[in-house]
Amino acid sequence: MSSNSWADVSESERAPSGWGYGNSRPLRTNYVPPHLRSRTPSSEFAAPSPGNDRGGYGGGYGGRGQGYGGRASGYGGRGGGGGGGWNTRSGGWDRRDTETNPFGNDGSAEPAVNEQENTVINFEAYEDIPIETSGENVPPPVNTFAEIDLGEALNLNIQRCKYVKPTPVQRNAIPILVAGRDLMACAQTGSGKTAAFCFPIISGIMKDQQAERPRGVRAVYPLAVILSPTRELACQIHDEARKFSYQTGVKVVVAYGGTPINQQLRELERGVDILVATPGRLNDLLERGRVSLQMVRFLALDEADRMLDMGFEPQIRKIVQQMDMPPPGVRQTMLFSATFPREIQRLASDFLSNYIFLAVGRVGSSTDLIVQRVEFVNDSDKRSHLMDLLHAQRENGNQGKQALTLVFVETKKGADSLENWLCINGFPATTIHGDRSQQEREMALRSFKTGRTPILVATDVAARGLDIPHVAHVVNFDLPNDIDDYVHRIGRTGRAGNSGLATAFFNDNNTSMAKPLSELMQEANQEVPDWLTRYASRASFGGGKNRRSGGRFGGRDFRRESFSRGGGGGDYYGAGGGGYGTVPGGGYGAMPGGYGTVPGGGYGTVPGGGYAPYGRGGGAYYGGGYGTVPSQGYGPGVASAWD
Ligand SMILES: Nc1ncnc2c1ncn2[C@@H]1O[C@H](COP(=O)(O)OP(=O)(O)OP(=O)(O)O)[C@@H](O)[C@H]1O
Repeated sequence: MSSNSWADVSESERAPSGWGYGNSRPLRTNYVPPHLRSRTPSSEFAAPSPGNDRGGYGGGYGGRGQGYGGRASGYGGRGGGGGGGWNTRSGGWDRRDTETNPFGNDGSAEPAVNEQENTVINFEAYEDIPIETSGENVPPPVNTFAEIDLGEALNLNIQRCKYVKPTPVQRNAIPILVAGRDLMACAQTGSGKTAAFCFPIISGIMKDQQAERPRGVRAVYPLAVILSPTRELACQIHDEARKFSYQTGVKVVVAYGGTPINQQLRELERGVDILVATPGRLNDLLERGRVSLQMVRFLALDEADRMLDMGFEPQIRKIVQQMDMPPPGVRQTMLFSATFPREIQRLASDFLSNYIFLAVGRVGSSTDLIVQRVEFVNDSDKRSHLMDLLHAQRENGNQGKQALTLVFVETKKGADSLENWLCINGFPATTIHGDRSQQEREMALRSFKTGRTPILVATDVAARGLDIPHVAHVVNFDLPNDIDDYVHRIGRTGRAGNSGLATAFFNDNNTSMAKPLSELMQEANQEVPDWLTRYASRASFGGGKNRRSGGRFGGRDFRRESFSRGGGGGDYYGAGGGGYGTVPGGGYGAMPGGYGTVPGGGYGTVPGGGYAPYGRGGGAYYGGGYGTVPSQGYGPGVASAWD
């Protein structure tokens, strides 16, 4: 089926009951709302719901059996999509009757069915984007939401969001996830990854015919867990997921640190299908026995590479591997980010089963919707230089209004001090960083979003995931030490097909960033100043953790690299190889260097083995050859290092 507009969607929805998988055996919906599941046998609620005249269809790709042991095999052993009928869930008990409208418009939330092309997103910007997938039996992409069987209630919400057609990551990821497959997906900042994992989760829960959960006295049993590295991002995902699940009967709850836990506990007690959480708070809830992961069918890690880096990995392992969550292959796991260093891919594969790797655009690349500038500015001149930029911006701005500008700095103290200085100099600014209370952080974000304080000075806490409309300019007042952080930071502008501007202040303290930065800019068709190229060529000797050599599009699935290469390499996340510069991509397969047999050689315990901040050796990215040992090898072929 192919369809181009929402009119087609409506048409297909009017079709009689055969719109599922065209199969027989209608079932009565036996959905039980989450707040009652732990108390009441589901049979009491199995009465046919008056508003739901579509029977479910048990056929298709294989429905789920009892518990999580019994899924019929479909793609790769997990039944996945298509099993159940749609639980449209009307009835006396339905929480949809009292649900607040998250769209916050006229209250009726009437979908804009006939709305033409979405005004929010410039799809042409994505037309030529290269897509790469690997893994077994990759389900084909779709061109429209109508081609995917997401269910009526969710389709209405997609219309309410004015999403006319799927973005490239959605086109590819949604069918994969609806088919029940595990996924590691890498797509550029601002390209719609949130919906790409939320839609299949919501739709999967709506289809679930097996909604009975244990009757815990204290614990609640979410069916899906979405983890996010920051509290603000957790809130944002929660807000989005609430919109997508409006009137579906699927209940989304958020839990994050820095706010009283009791309030969140009360919310959880009212029932939860999808729990969006930060790892620390979720661990707390698990330890208190207030949440059980026993019934989790879907696990999503947003900003997955961050979630699995040194800071978070132990907490994630605890949640995913040491509590009562079903193992990979039983639950469905989805990892999303704009960047996926190779050694993180390797770590991540522990959490996945027979997964598909999807790269939309080049892994870790920035979108060329963002104009990137880099200027040489000594530390002592940074403030006055920033001031010049802000003045120019104000003059060119709309009616002298300051455009929203996000300024990234290295430290919390630096953030406070710059904020103060800007305010004194007539530029209304606020700040967000880890030393501020959660209330202050949320207030700062609101004040920035509404334009009341159009300048936000931030540490990396605001670098990932935040979707703030109309950020015109991102200034890297202090450059990060990691090119991936740079990619995420500048990705706060140029979102959803819009253009944006990113300016970086570079000086002698940032020489390690010269090469990856100039490569990244080249890939994104940006003008690289000659002086930066000179810095970059000097920095070539010795490799370094931020290597981005290669220049081939597309993400590299590390599984492919492992099998297809020996020690050589040259891709960014490629199979390692010697330091670049004098020996670009030179393979040193025969040199053990301690990386051969220990995946991620020295990870964690031998920081010097790889690159210090991450302590990971082995991979090309942070791997050997760093610093003074330019062409250190990676052992007898990377294949052995990663397999
Ligand atoms: N199909 C669509 N049509 C129109 N707008 C969309 C569509 N999908 C997503 N958007 C909008 O695009 C914006 C960016 O989406 P989102 O925040 O999910 O990006 P992301 O890929 O997760 O970015 P990041 O890597 O920074 O986390 C959001 O405002 C979202 O509402």
